[in-house]
Amino acid sequence: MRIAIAADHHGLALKARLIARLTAQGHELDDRGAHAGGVTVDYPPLCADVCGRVADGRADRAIVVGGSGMGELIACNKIRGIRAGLCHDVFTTEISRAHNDANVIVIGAKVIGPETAEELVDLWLSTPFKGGRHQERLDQIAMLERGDPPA
Ligand SMILES: O=P(O)(O)OC[C@H]1O[C@@H](O)[C@H](O)[C@@H]1O
Repeated sequence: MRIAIAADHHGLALKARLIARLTAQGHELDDRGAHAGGVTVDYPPLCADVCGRVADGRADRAIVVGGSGMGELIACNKIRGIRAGLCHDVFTTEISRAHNDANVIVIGAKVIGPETAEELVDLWLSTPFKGGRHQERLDQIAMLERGDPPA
């Protein structure tokens, strides 16, 4: 897969680790920053960058690493066409793909350790969307995005 990846100052080490692992697995990683350690960076532009790449087809999926991941989750889900999941355990990671067809995974590097993050990213990348009734709900979410709320 073509995967865009970004992290703020809390996620640089985990980002580097995920890039090495996923590249070794054969994925094509596009590191969108941040690139410099030791400075505080704002996460909304990083989220806009990687999510924009997913939304316009330059990337298949995106990974965003923050501290809690909460701000990143909010920012990513402001972008049309993005379904970002905050994934810190097996259950929510599987559901984010199977039910929500999440195209962005957000991870808080201060919430889970690197080994758990690696396992969850592997799970997230390999879990298919179930479709069916879940697709109908995604269609309704798309209506919300268009300012046309479902009845
Ligand atoms: O390090 P500071 O600037 O305090 O907080 C940034 C973090 O706040 C959270 O929403 C995000 O996960 C981000 O990583």
